[in-house]
This record gives sequence, C-alpha cells and structure tokens, in this order.
Amino acid sequence: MPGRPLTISLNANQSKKFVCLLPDDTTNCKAFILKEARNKFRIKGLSHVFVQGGAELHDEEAIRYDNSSFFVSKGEAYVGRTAAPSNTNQRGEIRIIADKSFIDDKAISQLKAVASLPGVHLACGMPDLHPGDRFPVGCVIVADGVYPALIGSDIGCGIGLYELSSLSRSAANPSKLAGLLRGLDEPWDGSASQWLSHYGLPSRPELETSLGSVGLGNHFAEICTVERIVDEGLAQKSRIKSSAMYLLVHTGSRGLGSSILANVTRAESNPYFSEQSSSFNSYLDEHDYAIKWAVSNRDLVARRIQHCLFAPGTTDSELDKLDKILDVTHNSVSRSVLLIGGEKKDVWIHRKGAAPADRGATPCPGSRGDFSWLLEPVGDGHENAHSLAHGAGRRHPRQVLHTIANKYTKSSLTTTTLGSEVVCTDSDLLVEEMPEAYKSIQCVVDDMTDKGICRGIAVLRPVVSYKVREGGQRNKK
Ligand SMILES: Nc1nc2c(ncn2[C@@H]2O[C@H](COP(=O)(O)O)[C@@H](O)[C@H]2O)c(=O)[nH]1
Ligand SMILES: [Mn+2]
Repeated sequence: MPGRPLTISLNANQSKKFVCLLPDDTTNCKAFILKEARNKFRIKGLSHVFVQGGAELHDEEAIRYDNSSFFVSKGEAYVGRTAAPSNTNQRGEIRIIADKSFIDDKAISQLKAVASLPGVHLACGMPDLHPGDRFPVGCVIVADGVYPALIGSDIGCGIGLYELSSLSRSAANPSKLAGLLRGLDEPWDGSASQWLSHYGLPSRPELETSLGSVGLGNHFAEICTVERIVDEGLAQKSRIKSSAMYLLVHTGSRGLGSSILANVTRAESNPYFSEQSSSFNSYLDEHDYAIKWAVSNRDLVARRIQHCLFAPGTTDSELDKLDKILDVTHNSVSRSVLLIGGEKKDVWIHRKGAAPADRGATPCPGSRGDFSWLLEPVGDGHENAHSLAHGAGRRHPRQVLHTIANKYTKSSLTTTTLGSEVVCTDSDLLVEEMPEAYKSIQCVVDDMTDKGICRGIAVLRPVVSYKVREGGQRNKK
C-alpha cells in the first residue's frame, strides 16, 4: 500500500486544499505535511499544523487513524470548526454519536439542515455519518411524518448474512473461491415470479433482469471467515461458529428505489407526507414493496453464489438450502415510539444508512480490506433512536480517490492486506471503493460500544469480495 490519503487545507483560506498520500513509514508527520503544503500552496513560513477540531500536531507525534483532515498555518490561530454543533437554529435536536470517528463538517451541516425541517424532532448521526449528495448518510431522522428524500434512492438496501453450509474454514483459498464466482452479473435464468412469490410479492417485469444481481456502487457480496468470536453466548445465539464460513450480501432494490423516489419528487424536491396526506399510503406501499423485493434479491444473490461454490459434486438438497442468519435493512422508514422531550411519542424513524437496533443482531461491515463486525444492540434505544451504524462510512469522496489512483497498481487494488481477493472489472469502482476510502471500523465500533448501545458478537475477515466480473459498465447501477 502506498500510504494513507490526507486532505491538507490552508487554515487562512479553507477553500484551498489538496490531497496527498502519507507514506506508511513516515516518522515525522508534521514535517511531511508542512513540506507538501509549502510546495503545493507555494507559501513560505507555514509552520503550524492543526488537526480538524483545532488540536495542534507536534513534531514526531503520530496521527490517529481517524484523522485525515489537517490545516496548515503561518502561526495564526485555528479558524475551523471547534465546538460541537450548536442546537440553537434548528427545530429538531441534533446528536452525533462519534468520539473517535472522523466526521466531515459537510455532513454536520447537512444534518443541521435536516434537523431544521418542519416536523423533525431529532437528527441523530451515527459514527459512520458522512456527506451525501443532498442529505447525510449514516443517520437517523425522527419526524412526525415521512420525507421520502431522506431515505434516498436505494430504498431497502441492506445486508444479509448467510452461513456457507458445507464450506469449512480450510476451504478459504481466496483465488480458488474467486474463480468459482461466475455468471453472477448475467440475468438469473430462473423464474422471477416464482422466486418473488415466496416473499408474497407480485413480479414486476421491468425488474426481472436485475433480480439476483449485486449491482454497482458500494454493493458487494463477500465470503468471510470468522476472525474472532467476541462473545461466545451471543455468537451461539446468532449461530456463528469459528469453524464455518459466511457470506455477506449488501445490495438494495436496484433501480426500483430510485424510480419510487423520482415519482414522488417530480413536483417538489423534498416532499413531506403527513399521515393524513393523500400520498402517504401510496408511498409507503411502494416503499414496503421495495424493502421486501430487496430482501428477496439478497437471498437470490446468496443462492446463486451457493450454486457457484457447491454445484460440482454436491447434492440438490445442499444447493437449495439457504442458511440465512439475518437480514438487516439500512435504508427505510418505520413507525416507532420514542421518548421526545421526556414524553413517549409515535414517530416515523427514517434510517438513511443506519441499522435498526430493535430487531436483534446486525452486521457492521468495514471495507473490502478491513474486518466486518457482527453487533448485538443493547440499551433502551432512546439515545440512539433505536439504531446503530450500518458500516464504517465513507471518509474520502470518490473524486478525491481518483487524484491518488496513479499511486496504486492494479494488483494492489485487487488484493488486500488481509490476504483477500477482490473481483471487480470496473477500474473506476476499484479505485473509488479502495479500503482507504472508508473510515476505521474499529473506531466506529468503539464509539458505539463506549456509548453502551451495542456489544460485539464476532469479527469477520474477508476472503473474497465480489463486485462485478463481466462488463463493468457504470450504467448498470
Ligand atoms: N466488508 C465490506 N464492507 C464494505 C465494502 N464496501 C463497502 N463496505 C462497507 O459497507 C458500508 C455500506 O454503505 P452504504 O452506504 O453503501 O450502504 C460502507 O459504509 C462500508 O463501510 C466491501 O467490499 N466489503
Ligand atoms: Mn447500502
């Protein structure tokens, strides 16, 4: 790995910034940052480096894993954000559950904007909070009614966890397993209507060619081993065994969620549906269909992967067995009861990249080059709006990663420091989804366990991360 991406801004004019790679063997980070900044900004006399938040970086001081934004100054005081977000201008309360995790200022501004919307009681950022195109990701919005745009375009996106029955840990050969994953980007050749009928869903012809595929973006299917059981009792309850192998499937409703959102945002960019409004039920009907369709899609991806892995020399009963441990949706809205201003209130909980904490164990994936956690929610759920982080969360925007892409060879992007293999024939996606694009999953999990809202069950290690094998066109969605 060539190093860690850092964003360096000029303290006196924070619109001036650049990204550089900090080599892993750097001993004096402050000197490195000042040298890069003097060259880039062509300003002599830069002498001080501030970490985002205002703390000064000293000579020989190591930088924390979650620090990626630095401000260089000629000696003048830090002028960036210092205090926790104030709660004076918005109607709803803002909470951010992050002490160790890096949180981008833009995400905080977006969260504040959301908290000021009419009917919003609480905007709660999880440690994976990061900026989205319009609204933040990694957050929970509690309101009297429903704002479809806050749930976003991938309604139903979530993660399924399956045991790969009959594959034992000794079979964890990354390149052999990667080679077996074929045909997954082609339309499934089975009957979509029959598959969907198992979920009580009528088929929609326009979605049939997508059913059973992972899709692009940060969607993935990942074969994992168990790195560590954190809590034996909880692991037993979730049927996690250190000797077995598992499959994580992260995908959503493919094009369906975006067409539902496009329909309701045609006349107004951020419509609000109170329970009495005429569009409320029709939106929720479509939303509920998308949620169930996405669950059925994850199951079909898992089943197709089982076919790829086990078809040679196994029996039919093994092929058809889908050993599902859990399925957790992280983009949705649901009705709940929450303490608002000390009183219990019926509210709508919008989760945009947040896992529910009132439905048992939930996965918290890191990246293709980091560990993924399985977490048990604990506590009464009022502080965290019955929710947990849905992953590590993006740390660097996609376009920033392209500016450092020339430092990476293809093989350094298709293998990881954990020894796993990445199947991805889309070169842009390979760069945009590199492990350095994401925050530290350890910091995210620490932030939540320190807050007393979850406990670790087990840690999963990636063996093969599947993104896309054929084509790799961007427009596949
Ligand atoms: N284990 C893996 N985790 C990954 C990978 N790519 C992304 N991620 C994590 O998943 C979440 C999903 O975020 P979403 O907003 O798209 O739902 C993301 O925050 C990352 O932490 C991967 O290849 N393997
Ligand atoms: Mn998702």
